[in-house]
Amino acid sequence: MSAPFSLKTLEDCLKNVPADDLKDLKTHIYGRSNDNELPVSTKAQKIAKDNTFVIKSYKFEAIKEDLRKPRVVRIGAIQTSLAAPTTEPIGVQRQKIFDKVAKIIEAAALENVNILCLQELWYLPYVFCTREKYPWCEFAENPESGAAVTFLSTFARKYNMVIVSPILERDEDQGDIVWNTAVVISHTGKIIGKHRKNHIPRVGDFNESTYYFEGNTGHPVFETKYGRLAINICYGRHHPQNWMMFGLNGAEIVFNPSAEIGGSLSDRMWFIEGRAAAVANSFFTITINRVGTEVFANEFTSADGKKAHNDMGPFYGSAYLATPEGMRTPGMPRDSDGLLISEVDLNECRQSRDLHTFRMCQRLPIYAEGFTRATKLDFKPQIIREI
Ligand SMILES: NC(=O)NCCC(=O)O
Repeated sequence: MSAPFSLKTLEDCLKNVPADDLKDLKTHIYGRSNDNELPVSTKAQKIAKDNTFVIKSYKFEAIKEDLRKPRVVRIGAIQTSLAAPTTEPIGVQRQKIFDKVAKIIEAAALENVNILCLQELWYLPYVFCTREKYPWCEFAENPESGAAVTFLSTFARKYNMVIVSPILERDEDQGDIVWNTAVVISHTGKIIGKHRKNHIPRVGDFNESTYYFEGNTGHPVFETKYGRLAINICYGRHHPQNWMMFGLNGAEIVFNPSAEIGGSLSDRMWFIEGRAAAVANSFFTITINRVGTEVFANEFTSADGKKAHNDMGPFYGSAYLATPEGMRTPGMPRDSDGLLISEVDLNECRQSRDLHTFRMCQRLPIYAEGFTRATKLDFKPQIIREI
C-alpha cells in the first residue's frame, strides 16, 4: 500500500508563516486575507466527531444591490473514503457507504445546506484501474430507480435539499450499456435530469474507457429551487471549453465531482483549475475528490514498465469552492472524510460579468469559426514564418 500524505491539508504549510505575511499570502492563494469561517452547530460537530469526519463552513459576500434581493445559498460537498474492503460483496460495500453518507447528510441538513454534491461514483471503489468487468459492473444502476438515487431522494425530500448524485449508470433502455453519470435530484425528491461525463481518461490506472464512452448529453444546466447548476465530471476539469459550455448555458454553480490520486499531474493542477474556471466563466465551482487508498485483490499494471500493484495510491480529497471573483475556501483534508459548506450569494455571477466584462468581450464567433476549421481533415494551423 502507498504511503499516506505528509500534510493533512496543504494549509498545514501555512502554520509557521508570520501573521502579517500570512495576510498577504492568503490574499493571493485564497483571494482574501480572512477565511470568513462560519461556526458549526454543536449538534453537527458531535455527529462529525462520532463518525470521524471533518466539517468546515465558510461565507462569501456579494455586493448589496438596491433592486435585486441577495440570493444566498448554502452549498455542500462531501468527500469520503470507502467504508468496506473491496473484497466484500457488492451489496455490503454499497450499504456501508450509504450508512456513512447518511450521517454526513444529517450534519449538512443541520447546517441548512440547500444544494449538496457527492464525489464521482460515490458509492463504489474507483474500480477502473483493475480493468475487470465483474464484479464491478454490478455497481451500475438505473439513474431513476437505482439504489443510490433512491437512497438520496429520500434525504432530498426530507431536508428540502437539491442533491447531485454521481453514479455508474446502467442504461436499461439502450442495450444495458454503462455510463459515468451525475443525476440531479430536486428538493422534492424527484429526478430533474442527468448528465453523462464528457471527457473520459485513458491515462495510467484511469482505464475508464474500458467500461464506457464519452457522454452524449451535451452541457445541460439544471434549474433548481436554489439556482442553476451543472456538473463537469472529473477529467472535464482539464478542458476549459467544457467549463465554458456550461457557462454559456447559464450555470451559476458548476460541480466537479472527481477521483484523483496524490502525486499526479492533477494534484499539481487541482488548486488552479477550479479557481481559474470560476473566474473565466463568472460562476461558482466546487471541486470534490475522494480520500483514502483503495486496495484490490488482483494486481494490475499502469502500462509504464513499473511493477504490478494492488492500489493506485491515496486519493487526495482537498475539496474547495471558488467564486467568480477568484476567491476560494481553504482545501478540505487530504486524508479524511469531510463536509465542506460554503455560503454564497449567487448575485455575484452577474456582478462579476458587469465588473470584468469577460462574457461581453468573449469572441465566440471567431472561436466557433476556428474550432470548425480545426476539426477539418485538411486543417492547417495558422502559423506565420519568416520567409
Ligand atoms: N476520474 C477521472 O476522470 N480522473 C482523471 C485522471 C486525471 O485527471 O488525470
